[in-house]
Amino acid sequence: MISPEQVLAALRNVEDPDLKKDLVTLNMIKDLKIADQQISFTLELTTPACPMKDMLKNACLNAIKHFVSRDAEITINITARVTKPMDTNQLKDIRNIILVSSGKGGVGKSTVASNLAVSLAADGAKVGLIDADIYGPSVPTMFDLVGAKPSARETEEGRTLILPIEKYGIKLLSLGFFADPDQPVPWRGPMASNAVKQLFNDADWGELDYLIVDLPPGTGDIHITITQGFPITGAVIVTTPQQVALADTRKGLAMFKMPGINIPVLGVIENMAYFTPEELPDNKYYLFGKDGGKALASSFDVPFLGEIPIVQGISEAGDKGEPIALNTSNIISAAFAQIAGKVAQQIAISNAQTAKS
Ligand SMILES: Nc1ncnc2c1ncn2[C@@H]1O[C@H](COP(=O)(O)OP(=O)(O)OP(=O)(O)O)[C@@H](O)[C@H]1O
Repeated sequence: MISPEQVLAALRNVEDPDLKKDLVTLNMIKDLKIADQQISFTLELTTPACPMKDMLKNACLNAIKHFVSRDAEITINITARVTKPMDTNQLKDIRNIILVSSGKGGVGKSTVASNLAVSLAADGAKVGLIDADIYGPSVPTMFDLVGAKPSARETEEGRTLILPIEKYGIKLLSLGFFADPDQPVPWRGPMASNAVKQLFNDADWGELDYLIVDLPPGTGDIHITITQGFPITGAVIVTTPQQVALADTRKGLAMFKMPGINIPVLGVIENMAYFTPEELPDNKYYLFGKDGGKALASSFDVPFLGEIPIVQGISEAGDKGEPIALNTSNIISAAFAQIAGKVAQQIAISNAQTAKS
């Protein structure tokens, strides 16, 4: 007769390589049931986008076969419960707020933010996206929602809440939904800061695993408003390989590390890293130099999350209002999915570290 203690003892040999503890200690094994040689349990991961899902499942199977019984019939259900960096009453139903930031404009920050949102949602996470780019909100275009206006609802306490617009399984709010698209710089100074705060505080987000925030480029008032005003899990930095972009990215990255701000940098993504013709994906032309983003990440001792090439389909998909990651048969979509997995992984690591400190 196999006992639960035997199975748990076997699973104590399986370590989560990121969190550096075994799965039993991490409380990831749930609903263990045993009937003769049949063993079933749920493996509760820290994110549905976990890149190590299969590896951990196989390690569990092997550990039970090795330490308990070769003949056991093992069923493992995989679920996820996304962790939070801290328990606060502020925005308590939003588990993680992730800032997507860039030193310079036009490097593809909104493209990356939108495709990350799509990839995380495709893995089964509950995702929201705030477009806080006061200079040129692009989420309405990228999600084919130009001219859309969110509705509102009244709470029992008499508060009015904005209802995010849901598209492709993502809850969306953009400053662009509240401005005239033909106005050149619709939001300025305190008005912009107040509008951005409202997108967080006065919206009916419901429960979210990840709220991704597309920031304006550079370091300005909006950055201060958001970093000081809300419990932020971490920031993802987008750069391109050109020296001018990398120089500005350094400043952007340094801002998050400043003592008064001190937001974990989850990593650097290099967009437009190389040119590749869609019909010849193995041909890579590093037009603006190679590995600049990687070198930048290593000089700040933050993770490098991956590179995205310049591909015509990315901008075409964005302009059409259907982020390229929606088309899962595409290799670019696979690249975004891989980066999204790494972002989710870094969030879990960062949250585990915050919980410890
Ligand atoms: N990897 C890529 N390959 C091809 N085109 C891209 C790629 N990344 C972004 N683009 C295109 O480059 C343009 C700028 O991208 P995007 O709007 O995402 O940049 P941004 O950094 O958010 O800009 P802004 O500073 O205006 O907010 C868009 O037309 C987008 O479709």
